[in-house]
Amino acid sequence: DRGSVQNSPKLYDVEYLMPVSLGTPSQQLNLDLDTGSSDLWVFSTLLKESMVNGQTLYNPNASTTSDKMEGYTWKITYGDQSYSSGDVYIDTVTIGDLTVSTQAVEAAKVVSEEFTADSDNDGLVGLGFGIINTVQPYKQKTFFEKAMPGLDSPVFTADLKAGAPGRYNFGYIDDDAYSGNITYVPVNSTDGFWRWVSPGFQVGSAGSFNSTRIHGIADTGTTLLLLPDSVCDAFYSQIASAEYEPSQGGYTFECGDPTVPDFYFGTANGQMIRIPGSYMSYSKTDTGSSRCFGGMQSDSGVGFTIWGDVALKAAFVVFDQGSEQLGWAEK
Ligand SMILES: C[C@H](Cc1ccc(C(C)(C)C)cc1)[C@H](NN)c1nnnn1Cc1ccc2c(c1)OCO2
Repeated sequence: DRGSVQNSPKLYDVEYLMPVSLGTPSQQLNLDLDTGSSDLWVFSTLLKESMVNGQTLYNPNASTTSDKMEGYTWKITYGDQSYSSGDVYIDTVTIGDLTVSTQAVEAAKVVSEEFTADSDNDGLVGLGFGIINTVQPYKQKTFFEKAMPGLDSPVFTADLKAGAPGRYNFGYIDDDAYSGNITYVPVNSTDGFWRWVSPGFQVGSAGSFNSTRIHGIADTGTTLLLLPDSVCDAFYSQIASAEYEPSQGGYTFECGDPTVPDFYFGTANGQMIRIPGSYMSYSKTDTGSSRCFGGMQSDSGVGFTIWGDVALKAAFVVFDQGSEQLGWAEK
């Protein structure tokens, strides 16, 4: 079996949403595939109206195939301190023609203001490893873990694009979606993330390669590229107008600055993935401002590096849960 679904970026590529069908008859919601968490949760009719602001709500009572998991609850807090919680139902879930008939669907009863404010986002599909699923008393498998046994191959791929729709594929690798070879690196899933080690980085096509091992996670659910301070300093020191602005919470530079270099990160066997300098102008700091917030920021608040969308959209990425590897290719 296999599946394929289009993902669509929101403004500034802040997140990528995909259509997901839940229940019978099917209810379609737009969800955020997040390889950095492992709960599939949705806005639902269980929420107080004050917490809903345009989102599409999953109504378990309108689904003939939903079964409430009595006594089961979930509660998740994300690294940015946003949170959500609620009850758990078993129901059928389809993503890109791939159906899991008995998926744990976590129906929100409470969401934090950040989720309420994001009216396009109807919830998250966590495709990290199931050991960090938050359902109590017994954690639940992710959509991919439930689908995996029936797939042609135990992989899913992420093809995120800058300012354009891309695709998530399940169960197969589309050889037309990338160029060159896919280079695989080992993943350590102990803490539930797609955690891997980059051998180093290079700033600019003429720069030297810095052999410094960078431990981090591949996270489709994080917008930016969060790297060690030493790497950020090496990058932003090459941009004439760049400075660290505590009031903005990070590095900024003049939006049109022509000196913004490309950034390369190593994967394995000498392969490097090139992130175009244009991806590093994340967004204008304030309306009317000429300064842009950098797409690369420090990981000091997180404790480990996060290869978020700014990095992932420069590559074709294979999440191989069968052999616990990440595959990287240019495109
Ligand atoms: C932030 C997203 C999860 C999310 C996505 C979207 C949203 C909104 C819709 C409301 C916009 C909120 C939350 C990320 N997903 N793996 C995540 N989930 N848990 N940690 N991270 C990454 C991290 C992001 C920012 C940090 C951080 C760690 O530590 C300190 O600052």
